[in-house]
Amino acid sequence: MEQTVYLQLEDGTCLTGKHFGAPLKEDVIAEVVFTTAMTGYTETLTDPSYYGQMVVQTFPLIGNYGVNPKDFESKGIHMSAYITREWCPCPSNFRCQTDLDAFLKQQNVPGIYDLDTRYLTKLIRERGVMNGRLTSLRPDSAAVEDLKSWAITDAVAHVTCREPYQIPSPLPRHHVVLWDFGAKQNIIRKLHALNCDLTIVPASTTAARILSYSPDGIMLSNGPGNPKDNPAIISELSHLCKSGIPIFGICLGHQLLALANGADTEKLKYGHRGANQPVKDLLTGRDYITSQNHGYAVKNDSLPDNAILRFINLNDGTCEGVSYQDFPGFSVQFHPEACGGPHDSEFLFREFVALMERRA
Ligand SMILES: NC(=O)CC[C@H](N)C(=O)O
Repeated sequence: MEQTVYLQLEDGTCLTGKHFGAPLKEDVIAEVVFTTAMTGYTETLTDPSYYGQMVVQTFPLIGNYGVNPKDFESKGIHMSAYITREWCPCPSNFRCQTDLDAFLKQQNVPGIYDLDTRYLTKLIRERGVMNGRLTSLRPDSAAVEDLKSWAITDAVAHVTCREPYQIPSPLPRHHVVLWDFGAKQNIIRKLHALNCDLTIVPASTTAARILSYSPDGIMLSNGPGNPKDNPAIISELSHLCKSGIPIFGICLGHQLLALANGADTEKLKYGHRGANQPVKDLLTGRDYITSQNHGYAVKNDSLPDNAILRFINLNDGTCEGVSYQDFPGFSVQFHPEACGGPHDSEFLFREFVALMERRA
């Protein structure tokens, strides 16, 4: 019989469920966030932006097509724990290589299932994002105090690459330096498909070092944590904005680019995580359905004079993308690499390539 495990939240709520995945040797404390994506759980699990978080899938049945490493967004799982209503022990798909439980065990990540994920999601929506503790012993109410003071630290340093490396293109037309804050593989795949030679550099790389590669363009990746926790990167980035080299930022990359230009960011009540977030392109009036995973946003009213608010979220009006006037740069809060999720906004990679071609 499955072991009973508990999820204690910062507000004192305690939910009871069953254990799956890796053994719960010690309590796991992390920020509890929900995603509404109905598919793409392998991509979610392996997205480094979830470092320091435990993820609730609002869709109740997870794992029915199994797990295939070709879908990984990074080498493994970076989130602290996984929360589902039900997981599927007998996946059925021609691409399936392993099941969800075995994958979590192999990656040393514990999970909890058979709890009311709808109730949990409603709580987070009403009270805002909270820290939580996954534990095998019924927690006492005093333990809530540690949860309140817990925070994600050094997130980017945990998920960036250790050394620079290159991924050459068979038909190289542009050389892009990808600044890796916890980059998703699909950013690499999309740039590669557009004939970009890639040099991928760690988060600690200086602007001078990036310029020494003589890139045609600089790509700022997604990544975990509070964007303001990266003052050194923000300062280096402000130098790159003066280089005249095209810059494209995604998610954390977008937030860091905005901070480097003097804008401010704020924490959203419960973030946007899912594969059907609507955004409007204010330049063209077109709406797109996008994949998203973020807890912070650039404050619309903090944008400096050199920035134009280009995309907004149609649900809450928050900033989803910015174009810069005094250097060839733009950035989006959503995921145009769209993995998993709709491909509507893939054209933004071509806009980046067009900026590089214009400069060549
Ligand atoms: N996917 C991301 O890059 C997330 C950016 C940032 N960590 C946030 O939560 O807002």
